[in-house]
Amino acid sequence: MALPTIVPGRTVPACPNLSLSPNSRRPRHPSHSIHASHHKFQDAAFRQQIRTIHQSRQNHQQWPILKAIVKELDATVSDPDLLTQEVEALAAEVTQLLDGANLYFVGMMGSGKSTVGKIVAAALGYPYLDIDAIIVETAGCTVAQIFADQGEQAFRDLESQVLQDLGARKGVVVSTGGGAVMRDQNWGHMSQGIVIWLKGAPELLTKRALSDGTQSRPLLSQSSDQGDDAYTALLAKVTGILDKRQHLYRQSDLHIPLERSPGDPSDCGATPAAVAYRVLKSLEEHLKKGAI
Ligand SMILES: Nc1ncnc2c1ncn2[C@@H]1O[C@H](COP(=O)(O)OP(=O)(O)OP(=O)(O)O)[C@@H](O)[C@H]1O
Ligand SMILES: O=C(O)C1=C[C@@H](O)[C@@H](O)[C@H](O)C1
Repeated sequence: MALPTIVPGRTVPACPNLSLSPNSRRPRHPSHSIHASHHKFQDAAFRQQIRTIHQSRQNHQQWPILKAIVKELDATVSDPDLLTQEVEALAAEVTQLLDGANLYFVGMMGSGKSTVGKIVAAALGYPYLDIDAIIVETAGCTVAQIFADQGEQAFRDLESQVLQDLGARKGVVVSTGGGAVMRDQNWGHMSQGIVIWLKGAPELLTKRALSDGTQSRPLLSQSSDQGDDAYTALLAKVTGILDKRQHLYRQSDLHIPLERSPGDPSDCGATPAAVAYRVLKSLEEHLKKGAI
């Protein structure tokens, strides 16, 4: 069977859920070390919404998603040190004030949107949703593959569609992709809830990206330098991207610093629990001001 065309002149590569074959199999995303919760599959309306991804696409032909599966990650935090008593106590109060508003985490790659988002979700008792993970599940291939095969704009279209669809949910914590702030239409959805910027210095973000490896982050992965040069090259990239986006991240409702000791170049950042606490504290203040 001929593979469907997505972008004129290009064919769908090895993305199983983008294939027309009814036998396509969806690979597991390697980073999914926590279990999916299954009640999401019963949410027919939401599932239907996700199925409509791409139907409004204007510039591309249909992107036939046969298995549009939403990944709602189990927000169980396995490390007891992450969900401290202080975090839980504060969260109990914030839950009342939130009254079902959605929380959207934004920030650069490596700022901890997933790590901190899961802790905050678990503390609040909210479902946790990760836009990148939803896209990976839906497309059946990695973000890096989508960038390589379809191009960044196709990825951005998916990202916008997923954000739009998530807007129908209430009382969820969403970690967005690092570039979600670049489209006005995404802000239209996110600003219905509370947007939280995890704000880290380029040096801190670069250290994390180096330690994670950059293969899964296509905007950072082209560097072939090694050792000190790898750090310098990556720092330049991270700084360049942050410079372009800073004014957008700044539009967020809350700005949460990630540093443990600001100004110290060897700073490895505050712990995830400490950042989660800062988020909740800042949320409490924001909500008590009657900001929502
Ligand atoms: N507060 C923290 N202290 C130390 N390490 C952290 C902290 N938060 C996150 N990390 C680590 O930094 C890396 C990036 O974190 P995470 O994947 O949560 O970031 P992200 O913002 O979701 O990134 P991306 O947008 O690229 O998916 C991971 O290795 C994670 O374990
Ligand atoms: O900062 C970005 O533009 C991106 C961040 C990741 O979360 C992914 O959404 C993708 O790699 C793009």
